[in-house]
Amino acid sequence: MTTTGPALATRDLACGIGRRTVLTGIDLEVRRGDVLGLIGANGTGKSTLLRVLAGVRAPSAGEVRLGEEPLASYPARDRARRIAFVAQEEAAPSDLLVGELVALGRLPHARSWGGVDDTSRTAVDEALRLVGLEHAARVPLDQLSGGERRRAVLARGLAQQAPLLLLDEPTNHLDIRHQLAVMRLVRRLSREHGRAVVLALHDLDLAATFCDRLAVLHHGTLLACGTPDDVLTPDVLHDAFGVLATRVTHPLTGRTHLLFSHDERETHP
Ligand SMILES: Nc1ncnc2c1ncn2[C@@H]1O[C@H](COP(=O)(O)OP(=O)(O)OP(=O)(O)O)[C@@H](O)[C@H]1O
Repeated sequence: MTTTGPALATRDLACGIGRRTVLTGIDLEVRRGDVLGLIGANGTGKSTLLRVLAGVRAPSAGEVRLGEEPLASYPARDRARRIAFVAQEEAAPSDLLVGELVALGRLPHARSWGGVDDTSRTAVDEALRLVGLEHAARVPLDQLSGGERRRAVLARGLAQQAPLLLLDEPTNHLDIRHQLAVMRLVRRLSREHGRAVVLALHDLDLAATFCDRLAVLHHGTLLACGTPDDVLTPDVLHDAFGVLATRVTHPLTGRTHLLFSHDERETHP
């Protein structure tokens, strides 16, 4: 991956599932040290886009480039060293221990199918520490709460130590303290470790606070892309979500926050 060009870029990307076109005309790029948030209503294609960016689903048109090369040209193992993808819901055997799950993130780095080396052990311990599960390495996954499980899956992605992180709703199931902790962690990974991060979020306040740029998806197309201030306007939010938004300034921090009310002209509940 080059240090100057985008870490990841798409050009006129489209994706169809069955006979349905789910994404069209997506042009995006994310650079090292950048956090790009994907926002949009349910079913607008955020998860599908992340899956295409991760190489899990093939585009039906256009291209994803990882660094200088087309994503499709990377062998799977090479891609897994460069991209850590944490999906929205991940199934794992319930008797798997948390530490074992997180160690799966080291597979792309393994030289053989033998034991775990010191580098991997350190990466697993560090990832567990970063999500606050350092004491849970030997706990079976089925003994975790939904939020703890989510953090364990995130730790698996962090243990991969890939320069590009793709996270599908990483704050889902988390209490507010852990939501903020995960978002701070994401920002620290981008700022201090130069990771490029693309993540889907439903919480627009978190998106505004922690993302450098936001891409708004609407019916599978890019409705807007830019800084949170540029993108989170009442017009865009109305078009994207069918709600009325008011921007207010936090009395202590001076940051802009959003208040929402339902647009009575919308017909659905
Ligand atoms: N495997 C699939 N088979 C058929 N349709 C699918 C499949 N996966 C996604 N879709 C459809 O593609 C569209 C986009 O789905 P996607 O999950 O990408 O949206 P999303 O923006 O992530 O939604 P949400 O906010 O609800 O998670 C939806 O209409 C969905 O029904």
